[in-house]
Amino acid sequence: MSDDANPFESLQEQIDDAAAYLDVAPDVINRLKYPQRILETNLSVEMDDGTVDVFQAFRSQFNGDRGPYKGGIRYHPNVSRDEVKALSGWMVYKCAVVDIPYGGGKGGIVIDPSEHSESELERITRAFATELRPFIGEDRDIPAPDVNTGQREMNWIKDTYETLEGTTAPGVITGKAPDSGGSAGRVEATGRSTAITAREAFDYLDKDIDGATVAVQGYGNAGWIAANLIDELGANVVAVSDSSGGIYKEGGFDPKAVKEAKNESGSVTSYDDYDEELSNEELLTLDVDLLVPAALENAIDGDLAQDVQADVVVEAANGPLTPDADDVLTEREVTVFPDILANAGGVTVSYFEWVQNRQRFYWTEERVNDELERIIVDAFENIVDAYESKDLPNFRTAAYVVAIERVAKAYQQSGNWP
Ligand SMILES: NC(=O)C1=CN([C@@H]2O[C@H](COP(=O)(O)OP(=O)(O)OC[C@H]3O[C@@H](n4cnc5c(N)ncnc54)[C@H](OP(=O)(O)O)[C@@H]3O)[C@@H](O)[C@H]2O)C=CC1
Ligand SMILES: O=C(O)CCC(=O)C(=O)O
Repeated sequence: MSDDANPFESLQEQIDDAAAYLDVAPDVINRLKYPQRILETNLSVEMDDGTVDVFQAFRSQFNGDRGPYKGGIRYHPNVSRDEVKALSGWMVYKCAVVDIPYGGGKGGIVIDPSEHSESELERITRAFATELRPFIGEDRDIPAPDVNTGQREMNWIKDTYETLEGTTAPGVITGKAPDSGGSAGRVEATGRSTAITAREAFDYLDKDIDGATVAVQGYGNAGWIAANLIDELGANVVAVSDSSGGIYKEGGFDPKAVKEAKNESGSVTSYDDYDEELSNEELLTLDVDLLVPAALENAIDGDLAQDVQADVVVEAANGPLTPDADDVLTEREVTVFPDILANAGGVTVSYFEWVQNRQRFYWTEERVNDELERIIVDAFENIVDAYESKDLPNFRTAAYVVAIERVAKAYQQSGNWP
């Protein structure tokens, strides 16, 4: 894994690549490359042993032209100001690609959650929610889960916000547990849109997903659900990994059995029915029909991209390919379907959750999945149309062309056109 590329610079390069094909004023493009504001805070929190630790935390509000800022909160030791800026920018274009009425935001705490007890994590999360309170709100900025956060943290943030505000406001955050105002289908949504994108991609490329071999890097919320739903499409998940390494089985894994083993012991590598152990680099360069990076940014850089043998890459993670890797894979005719489409199911069902919270009227899982299917298939078709009609180099640029046009139009209509 390369850590050389600065994700914020990668985002700006992706915007510039698309701008070359757009009739949008350079001043507007320039505006769309920078966050509108960033909260940086240091959380002083009492640990279980009575000492006080300090945790750096961020929330970036990148662009609100199309609606409230929207995006997850990540807990990871490598969280940084530039990473959060990039992730918040990717949210802007993701929400525009699926045409939901949000801008983009993202937050994070520099922390290794595995080093903390649940009660420490609760105090840290509530301290962050207290700092976030003036910046977030149902119509202002709506956080959600990301790496190492989930329903538990979202419930704590909702409770802290509502307590401080003295009201109920379930739509201030999404990804909550269903009993606390969460939506059916939100846990599965990111993996579901990844699987829908893979299915549409194979169909578009005249390839058969039934029997296709698949490698999945990362076996958390996005990765394991994607693996499971792609397996349900008839594909053969032959390799999976997490931060401890990977495993390969020629005949294919049962994704649920691997997940059960990981739940029990912490890693996919504890699953005992495999042919070979693999490093993450080996997994990313396997000769498979479909590669699904579902871990972190910069998993594949320009050098590693030379060795990628997959025919199709569908990005469940945000930013898993550096711009150099993109160039190499475009040149080598490996087809990449980008993060801002493939993992957009998460924020789309977050949008459904927010709509349900505002209406106090809850949908069935079937309705959630049907609406998600429609939105992702429409977005896929819009991107393919742009790719073909404008003769674009790849589907990432096509996705940004579609998205930037929409954000620029909202800005223009707000009356601020330069
Ligand atoms: N959750 C969501 O709704 C959405 C998530 N995403 C993106 O999907 C990606 C994954 O997020 P999510 O699944 O939620 O996070 P999780 O925390 O649930 O899972 C992350 C997974 O990545 C693995 N991982 C971490 N570092 C590495 C590494 N160096 N090599 C291999 N695997 C690694 C983790 O391993 P281990 O289990 O060992 O820690 C874990 O299995 C991120 O890019 C995120 O931004 C995008 C849209 C929505
Ligand atoms: O559900 C959301 O609002 C955002 C999820 C997210 O952080 C992402 O799509 O990267």
